[in-house]
Amino acid sequence: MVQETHVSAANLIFPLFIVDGENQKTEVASMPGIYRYSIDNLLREVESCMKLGLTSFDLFPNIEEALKDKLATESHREGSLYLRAISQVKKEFPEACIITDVAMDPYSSDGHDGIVENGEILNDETLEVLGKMALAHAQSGADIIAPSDMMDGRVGYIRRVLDENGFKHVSIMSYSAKYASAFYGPFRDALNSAPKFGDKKGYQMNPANQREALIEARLDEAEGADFLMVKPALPYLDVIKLLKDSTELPIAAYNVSGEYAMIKAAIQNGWLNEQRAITEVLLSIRRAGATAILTYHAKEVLENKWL
Ligand SMILES: NCC(=O)CCC(=O)O
Ligand SMILES: [Mg+2]
Repeated sequence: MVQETHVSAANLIFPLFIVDGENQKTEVASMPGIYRYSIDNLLREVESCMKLGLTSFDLFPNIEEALKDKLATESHREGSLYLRAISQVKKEFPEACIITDVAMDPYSSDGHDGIVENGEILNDETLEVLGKMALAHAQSGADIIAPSDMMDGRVGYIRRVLDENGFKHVSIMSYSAKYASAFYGPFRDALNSAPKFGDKKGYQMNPANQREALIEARLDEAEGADFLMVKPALPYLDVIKLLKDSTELPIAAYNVSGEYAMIKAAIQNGWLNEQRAITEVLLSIRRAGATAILTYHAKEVLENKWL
């Protein structure tokens, strides 16, 4: 009766990794229990999640090195793995909510989220690529576009491209406060998408900064974002709370790969109680103010009836 916070299936978004081929299901070494699926197996995985009441998915592609280039052209090529995955999932499960990732890094031969020239990221030139990518996702059936690149001005640019092409109903979940974090390591293993040089500090946020998140959030809101995201989640619960208190937009939080790996490693060593640790993590993110949680724990908490 007096419990203030709850987590339910409706709050959860399950990130899923996609790989080319048939009948593929390969575990990510640093993320026990998380797999890369070929499209046929992806459909079966989505089906088993839907049966558990888990209906929102964020898709990420593992792209062969040979298909990567400086302009990430594979990111908007008709017939690409990612676009086929979106349209096949939507065709078989129209009631699923498909969130798509907009950023160049999985397709970039530089492993960066933007176009690189002489070791620098070209912010404004990158927007054009992001616009093409977002449009291709919407045309394939995406419900929510999630730009994770952190280029300045991309929310407004993508909103304009979507509106001009008849996709006014497609929402934008903006990675507003995405920190240059050590906790993305296992995700980059999953996608083989680590930067080939340097780091992402030129466009992602400094972990030391809290107030700057407000600037990022206000810009994204003014540019037309429908959700604001904070990423990672656990080391930034203060930022989730801050944004929650300063906007009426729904707040999403990404409980990232490194947070998942940390918990799983401790559980495998018998150092933490699995059910208690995982539910406490999710509850803390909800308590801080996130309405949506992107988490690799989404399926297991429902399968095991831990919520
Ligand atoms: N756009 C997604 C990421 O950059 C990383 C997520 C994670 O580490 O789980
Ligand atoms: Mg920004």
